[in-house]
Amino acid sequence: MSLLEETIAAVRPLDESAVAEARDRQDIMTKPRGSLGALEDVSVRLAGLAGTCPPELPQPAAVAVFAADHGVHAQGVTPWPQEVTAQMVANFLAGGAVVNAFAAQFGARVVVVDVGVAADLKPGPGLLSRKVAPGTADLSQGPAMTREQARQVVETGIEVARELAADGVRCLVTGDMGIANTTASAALVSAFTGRDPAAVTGRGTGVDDATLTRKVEVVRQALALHRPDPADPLGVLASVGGFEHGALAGFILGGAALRLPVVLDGVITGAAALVAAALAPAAIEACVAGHRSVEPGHTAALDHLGLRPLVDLGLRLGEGTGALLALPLVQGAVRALRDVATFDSAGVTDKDADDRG
Ligand SMILES: O=C(O)c1ccc[n+]([C@@H]2O[C@H](COP(=O)([O-])O)[C@@H](O)[C@H]2O)c1
Ligand SMILES: Cc1cc2nc[nH]c2cc1C
Repeated sequence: MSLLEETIAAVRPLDESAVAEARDRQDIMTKPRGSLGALEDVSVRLAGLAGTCPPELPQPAAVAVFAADHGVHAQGVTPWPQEVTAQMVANFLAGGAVVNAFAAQFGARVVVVDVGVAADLKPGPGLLSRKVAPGTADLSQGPAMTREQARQVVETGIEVARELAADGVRCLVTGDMGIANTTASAALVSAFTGRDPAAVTGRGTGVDDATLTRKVEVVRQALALHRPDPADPLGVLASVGGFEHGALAGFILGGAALRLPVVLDGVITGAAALVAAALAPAAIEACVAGHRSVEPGHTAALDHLGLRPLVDLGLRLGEGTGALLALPLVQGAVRALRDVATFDSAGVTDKDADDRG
């Protein structure tokens, strides 16, 4: 069996008894029932994922920033030159980007993975060199990558999840860097959700009205050309995806197979999560949506996946920044489930004690 098939076979639903135990415990903790809102659901999900209540704390965490370039850049879908992808990778490695600041604040390690940056990158600490090709082909003119490359890059993402887990990481955080990747993201979201390109294509780094119009047309043209079949997830990825999307899909599958929580970032990860869900639907049960990005395609992807974002601050940066902001929320949710006293143990009167029997 290939690494991909083996990983898909290892992805299983949440453990129902640990889920029930966590829900029951939330109801006897010294707080009004339901008062931790979405954080109760996060703690229950992580208990079900671990198969035990309480689950281990999701730490240490590592953010994997998957970087790649995009042939569709040639269509004028972004005002930023392609070399910014490689320049920002250098910035991540030097510790100078927002992802580095947030990772330092929240105690996460940063790993940068080159899965398809157009320029040659100097190997160095913190960089995993896993280039599949120097950028995808232009998805509006033909397939972005071959089916073999799609499989290879998904398996690369699985391997990165495995390597981090073997290194003691207990919470995976997704990140991306790739000029023009919001165009490929919109195409993936449209292909998997069936929504119109105009409804899921956004301004990315902040494009003007004329560029947004062109971007929507490029996505529409690509979907008309490829007619991607959502029942063939590797085919969809190969026709309109990016290498970072494929690696992120694999990273999610790899985390789910290892039963490690995966905190998701913005629209690029959201589009990748649609690929992962199409390959193994239960993989989404290992995921927590860290935030909601401004990109309309992100909300479409989250709705399709049934995920509720924890943070909604109007971010549209990528790099893993939105997911990192949610990391202390995820960790706090589990710590509360683990450490908070019960009405009985703390001698606090529970107004509903009689109802529970
Ligand atoms: O995370 C998001 O939702 C997000 C939204 C808009 C832009 N980005 C980042 O901006 C870059 C892509 O933007 P663009 O306009 O070149 O397609 C890429 O490096 C992404 O990480 C990221
Ligand atoms: C400067 C810059 C930083 C980024 N980080 C993620 N995407 C980005 C895009 C640009 C343009």
